[in-house]
Amino acid sequence: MTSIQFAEATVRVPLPGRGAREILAPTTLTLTERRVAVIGANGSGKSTLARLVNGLVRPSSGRVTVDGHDVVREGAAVRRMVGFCFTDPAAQLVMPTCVEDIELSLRRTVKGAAARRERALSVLAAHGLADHAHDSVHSLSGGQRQLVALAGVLALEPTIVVADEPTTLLDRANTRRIGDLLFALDQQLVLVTHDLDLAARCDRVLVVDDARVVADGSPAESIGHYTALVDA
Ligand SMILES: Nc1ncnc2c1ncn2[C@@H]1O[C@H](COP(=O)(O)OP(=O)(O)OP(=O)(O)O)[C@@H](O)[C@H]1O
Repeated sequence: MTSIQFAEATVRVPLPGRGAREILAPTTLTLTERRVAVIGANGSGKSTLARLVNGLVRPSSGRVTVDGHDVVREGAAVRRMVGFCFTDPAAQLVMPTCVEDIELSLRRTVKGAAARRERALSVLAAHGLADHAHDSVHSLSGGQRQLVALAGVLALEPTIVVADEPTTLLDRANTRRIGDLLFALDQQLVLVTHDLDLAARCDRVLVVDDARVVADGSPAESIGHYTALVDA
């Protein structure tokens, strides 16, 4: 697996007229496990941590590297390696139809409109979405929309998939469907989730609380820590 390294990575955001607020305290981590979950309360800093992995958020101090590549200085190389799946597929799906959305994902990797169309259709078919290729993404169910968004990410064959609460908006059946897809991937997975069943299927679980990683261990240890925090 690829090594994702945080070296004293800190994120601060300006507070107008009041200095800055630390939304991620200095964090040092080496993530080499196939599946890493990040759990914690709303607003604790999970997305901030996840977004550092592909440079969507930049460290204010310290460094984050993926396979030795600095997420700031070598952002393009890192984004080729790290696919990012958002909670709300609307953040990613912007084209009139599903097939055009996949084509948009492929714009840099597949040259020529005909080749791109062919590849996009085969990506949709591989995810059971062939019948929806020419539908508007708005006509799909929430689960299907998330599947199209994830298909667009996977079409680029990333080495790592970072998924930020990919099932939060989904019902139980679609949560299972998207969860099963994520856990069937060969890729390394960093999964931000409120679903403790999904977290329990990972190799390592980080608990984020009040802008810092407060527990880091096996699912049993970390989920125990988190539930104790919530119950305290
Ligand atoms: N660009 C920003 N400017 C100001 N504050 C921010 C910014 N990004 C995040 N924050 C704040 O930092 C804190 C952590 O946000 P983050 O999105 O990382 O939390 P989270 O644990 O992912 O929450 P949730 O479970 O609700 O998605 C929140 O209080 C959020 O409002």
